[in-house]
Amino acid sequence: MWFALYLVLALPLLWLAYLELKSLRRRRVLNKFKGPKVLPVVGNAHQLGRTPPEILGQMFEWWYQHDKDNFRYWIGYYPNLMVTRTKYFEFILSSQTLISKAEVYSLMQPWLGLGLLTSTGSKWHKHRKMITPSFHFNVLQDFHEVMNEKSTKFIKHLKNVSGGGSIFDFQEQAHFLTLDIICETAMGVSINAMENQDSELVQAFKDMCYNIKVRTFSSWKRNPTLYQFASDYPAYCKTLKTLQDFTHDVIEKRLNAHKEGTVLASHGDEFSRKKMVFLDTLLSATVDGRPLTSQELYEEVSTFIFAGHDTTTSAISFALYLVSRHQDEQRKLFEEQREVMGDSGLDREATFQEISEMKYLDLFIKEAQRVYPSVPFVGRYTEKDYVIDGDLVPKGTTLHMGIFMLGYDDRVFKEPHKFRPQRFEEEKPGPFEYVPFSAGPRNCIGQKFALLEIKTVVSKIIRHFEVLPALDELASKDGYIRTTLGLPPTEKRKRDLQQHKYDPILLVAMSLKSENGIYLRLKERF
Ligand code: HEM
Repeated sequence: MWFALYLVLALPLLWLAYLELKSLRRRRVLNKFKGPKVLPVVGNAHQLGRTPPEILGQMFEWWYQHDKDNFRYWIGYYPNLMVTRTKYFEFILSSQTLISKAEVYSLMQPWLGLGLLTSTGSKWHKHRKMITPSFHFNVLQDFHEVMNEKSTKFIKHLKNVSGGGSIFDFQEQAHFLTLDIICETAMGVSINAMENQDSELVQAFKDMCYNIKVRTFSSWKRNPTLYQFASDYPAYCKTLKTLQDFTHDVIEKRLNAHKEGTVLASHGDEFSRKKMVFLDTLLSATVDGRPLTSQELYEEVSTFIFAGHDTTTSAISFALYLVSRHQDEQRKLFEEQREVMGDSGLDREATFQEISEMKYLDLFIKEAQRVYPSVPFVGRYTEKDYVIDGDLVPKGTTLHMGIFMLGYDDRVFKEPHKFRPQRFEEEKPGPFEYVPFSAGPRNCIGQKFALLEIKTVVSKIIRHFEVLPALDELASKDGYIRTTLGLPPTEKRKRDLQQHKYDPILLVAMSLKSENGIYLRLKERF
């Protein structure tokens, strides 16, 4: 009896001793890196902050305190290295072997399976090669028609939402638009999210993105076994099933249409487009000389949908936010629209060629991605020891590539809090100093698609509306943004007290979001 009691009491201690011993070498090696003081058992978990915006603020503070260099921190026994040194970016992003993703990506696996974003090793290599032609120039032109068609609808939708100059949450509306674009281009189906905002399917996409955000920041909900006991678990399963059923159903119908040879013909309302969609290229592709299995098709289509709409929602929303706050920039953008489209062509759809002629818009989006990168961090996991820039990085370390910090590094970008698109014309950053779409073999496969979509939507909105801040007094008078990340910590705290309720509160849950929405006003130009 006593023995059993001692054993029960001793087990947790033995377990901790085992973890301590196991991480001894990693601790010794990683202690050579700068970083906050580490406590036994918890590591630095107690310093991280309680809310997602607080965690982001803490990461920037540590970065500032450690000479804007890499720094390490521990979450319990899990070692993390925040990577902000360019040499590290170069090594990691160029590596053909350091391609395994951080543990947080596994939160997406029940939905996305092992698609291009989450897979590794030979599966990733083969699928990457197979999917690359899906973003060929000709295919993009087809996709552009969809982008134009949906953004024309979006303009009408915005006229209703913003009627009478009312203040509204643009981020919420942008999500419906990007969903419509991605479902049509990925699968050839119109889900009409803009009109059916409350439908089960549209709600399921929204809920799944929200679920990923919540679980990213909850140490116990991140664990798949423990999560089964959470009160929101049944709702999560229902959401997951809605998304899985929808995608499987579309794939099956498209597969049958392919077999019958009717897919490229006008065919009822579901497959009414004559254009090739992403799913069509997958259906005619092979891996190891065989067609893709239905699970593989599911994984890649779902990945395309997730990666292709969550990111562009962020990019379009923050771009429009910046347009609203920087009226001088808006004037330059509008002037360019008049030059490229002609005064009488402001309300027509821009061609592929015309979008490529909008040079100032290109600079503007580049600068928007510097200050508000849609994917602020990219996570990798070391499956073995690596020597990077002369430092030993031990096996089992999670690497967070701080794309966000790069944009606020004043050694590369002078006056980083000043929003100045021309800077990209005057001085080009080095190849690993500015990487919003990542770089190297695992870079964003959808980069061209994304830029085309963002430009098509932003160009159309500024031609139809004068974009205004939620309140006139919030317009920037000196070109500086109101975001305080990257400022010296004492100054940041002082400025944070002056934040307005309509200033975005930033958080990162895979992509960059504003916790309190992105509020602005629109005034119709004609
Ligand atoms: C502003 C928009 C976007 C940004 C900033 C962005 C950025 C990124 C970044 C940084 C990565 C690397 C992620 C990592 O290594 O973990 C990535 C990967 C990826 N992106 Fe994007 N992305 C955007 C839009 C898109 C779109 C529209 C699509 C599809 C239509 C897409 C599909 C993908 C896929 C499939 C991967 C995984 C590639 C691989 O691992 O081989 N992205 N993206």
